[in-house]
Formats: sequence, structure tokens, C-alpha cells
Amino acid sequence: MIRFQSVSKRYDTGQEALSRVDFHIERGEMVFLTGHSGAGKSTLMKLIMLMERPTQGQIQVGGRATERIRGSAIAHYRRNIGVVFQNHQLLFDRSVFDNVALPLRVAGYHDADIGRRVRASLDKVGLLRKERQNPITLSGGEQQRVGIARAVVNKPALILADEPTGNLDPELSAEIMRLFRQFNELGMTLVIASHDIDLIGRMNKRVLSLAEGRVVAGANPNSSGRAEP
Ligand SMILES: Nc1ncnc2c1ncn2[C@@H]1O[C@H](COP(=O)(O)OP(=O)(O)OP(=O)(O)O)[C@@H](O)[C@H]1O
Repeated sequence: MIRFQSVSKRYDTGQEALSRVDFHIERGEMVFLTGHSGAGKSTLMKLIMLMERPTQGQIQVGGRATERIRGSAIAHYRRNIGVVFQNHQLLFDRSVFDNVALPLRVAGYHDADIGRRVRASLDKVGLLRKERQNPITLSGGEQQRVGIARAVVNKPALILADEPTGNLDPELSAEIMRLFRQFNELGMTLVIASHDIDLIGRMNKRVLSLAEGRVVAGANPNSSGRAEP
């Protein structure tokens, strides 16, 4: 699903965020991405999203060489990737329903389709009853679940989550992880960047570890990159 081959990224400032990174994530895997602050986790995600381009090396996503994806093809490519952020980036001047509907409206879906898909997605995260509320009236954990419903409403093959539990207490974090596991069981591939070593340890999934822009563990599906219990 995702293959990095000798990928380096140097920003215009001269900072080398990733250095000759090699790894492979198979379709249907759920992988944690970990490493200290500044290790390159967000840069790796931005390269997959085509928000940044590598200075060296090749990136394949879904069997496609991403360097060939340019111009108007980028928006189309991104529709197959759901993104979840720590600060979920909800719009507080619209309802929960409208927030989740946004990617479908951008993609030009018909209203009837939008209604059906948004409700199915809100149902999965347990927020169907709150569709008319403004997200500002929801708790932090509920807001994060709205962000997750929006990320999966398109039924993407791949979900990227950057510190999705950063602001949440341990119980809510575990709940978000249960949701991610359910999506994984439905066949989605997930890459989750997190600092939360305890939480990652309990999930018993592969851990891809970065240190100073290099992969130090868990580069391949069969590598022993699991967190210590
Ligand atoms: N747009 C940018 N321009 C210049 N340098 C950048 C840019 N974005 C990131 N960097 C640098 O690249 C390195 C890796 O940053 P990145 O954000 O990928 O790390 P991270 O592992 O996600 O960190 P954190 O856990 O703190 O979010 C850091 O040294 C950072 O300062």
C-alpha cells in the first residue's frame, strides 16, 4: 500500500527531516509511527499526502509512483486518503452533519448520497443523534470522533492520523483506538503517528520508529517492530 525507497526530505531551510528512509506497509495493515518530537513523523505523512515532495527517493502509494501525480490529479488522489489531526480542524459555524459532509460536497456527490453516507459514518462513531448540533457544543472526545467520521465518510482505502489522541485522556484515547481498530477490521489501512507508548503497547500492532529522520525499527511487515508489552 505504501512503499518508501531511500526517501530523503530536506526543507528549504536546509533541515533534513528524513534521511534515506525505507519502509513498506501492506494493504490492510494498522501501523503506529513513533519517534521523538522532530523525528520526521509529520513530514512522512505530508509526503504521502503530496503536501510536500521528497528531495530524493521514490514513494509508491496504492501501487502508483506519487512523483507522477501532479496538478488536478492530486485532488483525486487525496480522496482515497482520510486524514485525522490532533486538533481535528472542525468548522464551528456549521453543524456536525455539514462538517462530515464537506469532503463529499467537494467531490460533487448528490444530496441523497451525501445524507446516506454521512449518517452511516456518524453511526459508526456513535454520534448519529448529534448530527444537528454545532460541534462547539460537543466534548473533546466527541469532536475528535466527528473528525474521524469526516475522514472515513469517503470510504478511503488509507487513513493517516497525526497524534489523534494528543488532547484526550486515557479512556477517550482508548475509545478512539477501538474505533480505528474497527476500521482496520473493515479492511482500511491505517498509519497512526503517536507519542503514547502505553497506548501503542496495548494495541499489539507494528510500530515504525523514527529517530532523527531515520527508520530505526519496524520497517517491514514481518519485522519485530512491536512495542514492548
Ligand atoms: N516546513 C518546514 N520547514 C522547515 N523545516 C521543517 C518544516 N517542517 C518540519 N521541519 C523540520 O523537520 C524536522 C522534522 O519535523 P516533523 O514535523 O516532521 O517532526 P515530527 O516527528 O512530526 O515532530 P512532532 O512530534 O513534534 O510533531 C524538524 O526538525 C522540523 O523542525
